Amino acid sequence: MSVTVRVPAKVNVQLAVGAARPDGFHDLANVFLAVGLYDEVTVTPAEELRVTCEGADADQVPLDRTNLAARAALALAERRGIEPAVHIHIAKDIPVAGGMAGGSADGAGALLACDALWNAGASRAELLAICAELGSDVPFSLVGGAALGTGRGEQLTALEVGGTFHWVFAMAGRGLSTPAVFREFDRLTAGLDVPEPVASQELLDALAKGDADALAAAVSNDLQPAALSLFPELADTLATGRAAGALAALVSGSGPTTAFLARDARSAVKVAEALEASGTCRTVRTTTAPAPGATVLGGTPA
Ligand SMILES: C[C@@](CO)(OP(=O)(O)O)[C@H](O)COP(=O)(O)OP(=O)(O)OC[C@H]1O[C@@H](n2ccc(N)nc2=O)[C@H](O)[C@@H]1O
Ligand SMILES: Nc1ncnc2c1ncn2[C@@H]1O[C@H](COP(=O)(O)OP(=O)(O)O)[C@@H](O)[C@H]1O
Repeated sequence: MSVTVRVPAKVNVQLAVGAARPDGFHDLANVFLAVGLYDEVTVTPAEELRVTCEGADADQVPLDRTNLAARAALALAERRGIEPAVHIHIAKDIPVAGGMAGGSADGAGALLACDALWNAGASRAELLAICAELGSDVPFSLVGGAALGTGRGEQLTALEVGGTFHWVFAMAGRGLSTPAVFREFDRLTAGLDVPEPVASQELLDALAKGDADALAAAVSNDLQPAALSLFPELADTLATGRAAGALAALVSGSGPTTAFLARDARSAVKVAEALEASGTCRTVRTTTAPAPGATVLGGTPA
């Protein structure tokens, strides 16, 4: 018997970042939107814990116990006092170290899949608590849709989304480390008064109405200057998408993936073609949002 779970990537339509806390994390007002790029995580009983990965970025994914999917399986097994004897296979379509929460998606996916495989019967609240221990972004990968994340991003409030948004994503030739981008944020804001992070009401209203123009006017990412400081070439990618008619162009989370909001599917294709022709990025994907959270696709019998 095996169980497969499909989990979406995310873009942060607002990422307001406060000053560094004593524990090194930053308080956030993090408006997550799940987008239609997915990893699939399959778990199958095995002699011992083992992780494999396929996909264009597979060589950048750790296959030891630091993999977030392995950590999720270990966390659930420990709570239930059972052996984590499982083969976790990740079919990876979300870029690695791209600011789209691919590792978090695999953590949430493995957790949900192991819960089903082992008949562990974890409640939604227990699953969310384990997700929050694994990483700030992991709870959102479980729930999907759109949500406001406060605290370090792990305390979620679901948000209403009143329509479909068209997005184009440009993947960069290399990754960016999330801690390094937060450190650069600290360096760039040293000596400045960093305000408390607050969600923008205009942005929440735009999401609720499904209004792409209003959403484009309201998107913001406080980590973007830090990501651009570490990866200046991203400015060319952003300019290319804007010139091709994107309503908004921003760095996704800590980057370096860049995200472009388009008015409709036709405009998204035009933006994607311009990005592909520009040579300013590695690959380009078009998709829509919101996408559902981690979903069990089904299993195969023993
Ligand atoms: C920036 C965001 C935006 O959604 O995502 P990515 O762009 O990386 O996908 C997240 O805050 C990333 O969340 P996640 O990748 O789960 O981070 P974690 O494993 O919890 O933390 C990794 C490191 O990032 C920094 N960190 C993370 C979250 C936070 N609120 N403050 C921080 O300072 C800390 O240096 C921490 O040690
Ligand atoms: N299942 C996983 N998939 C991808 N990366 C993982 C995974 N588990 C751990 N990692 C580590 O997490 C780092 C961040 O990866 P990822 O979650 O893809 O990016 P981001 O935090 O920018 O959204 C990677 O460089 C890798 O070392």
